[in-house]
Amino acid sequence: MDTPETARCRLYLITPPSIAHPALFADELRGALDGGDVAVLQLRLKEVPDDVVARTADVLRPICQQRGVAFIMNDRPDLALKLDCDGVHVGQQDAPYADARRLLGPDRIVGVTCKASRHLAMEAAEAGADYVAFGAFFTSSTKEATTPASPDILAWWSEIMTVPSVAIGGITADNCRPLVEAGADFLAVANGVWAHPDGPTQAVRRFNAVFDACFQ
Ligand SMILES: Cc1ncc(COP(=O)(O)OP(=O)(O)O)c(N)n1
Ligand SMILES: Cc1nc(C(=O)O)sc1CCOP(=O)(O)O
Ligand SMILES: [Mg+2]
Repeated sequence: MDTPETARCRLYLITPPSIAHPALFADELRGALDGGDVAVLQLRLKEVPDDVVARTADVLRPICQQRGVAFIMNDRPDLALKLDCDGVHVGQQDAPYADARRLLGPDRIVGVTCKASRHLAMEAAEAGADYVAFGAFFTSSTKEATTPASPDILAWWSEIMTVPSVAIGGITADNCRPLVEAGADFLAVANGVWAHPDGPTQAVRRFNAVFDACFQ
């Protein structure tokens, strides 16, 4: 997840909160990846038994890995290891960063939620996190309880740090430009891709058109 200072912003997809039929969602995912550059897919299934997460991961992980898209588990470093994911995302209520790193070793990705906190982000980066996630930048229909964040934190971070930033929360192809211009390295998006009125392929295409416009 290393990104030079002037790197083009990239998409970090988050799965919908529930996936009833992994094989059907796999088609949606293939469609999204057909739309253009995607760096990451995070499997985020809350309140779901481990065996369901495992079955879903076993369908989605190969699709991602065959296309060079990192497959990241949400919340659970133990499952990330067991299911051979490329990494894990941990929040402030999840396993501490140090525990996740100890379990996953130096080569897998560990990302950390920092909400709108410069302090949490500095702590995570100094501890060795592969990226820090800031948000929520907009109202999210995926997650109710969020902390409002302003693009200023992305600009501040990109000025002083090289650890990549991920912006999250209610992001769409229509509202994302200020985050890209502020220096976000990745945009994490769920609803803005899976529920796009023209479908996931078009959504990914439109995000990438904004990234191209900002980085030429
Ligand atoms: C890339 C990214 N950023 C932030 C989050 C939120 O993590 P967390 O605060 O642990 O909330 P839940 O996702 O567990 O509801 C994330 N998942 N991914
Ligand atoms: C998982 C998550 N975490 C957030 C935070 O602010 O930490 S917002 C969020 C939901 C992201 O989905 P959508 O793109 O549909 O808003
Ligand atoms: Mg979490």
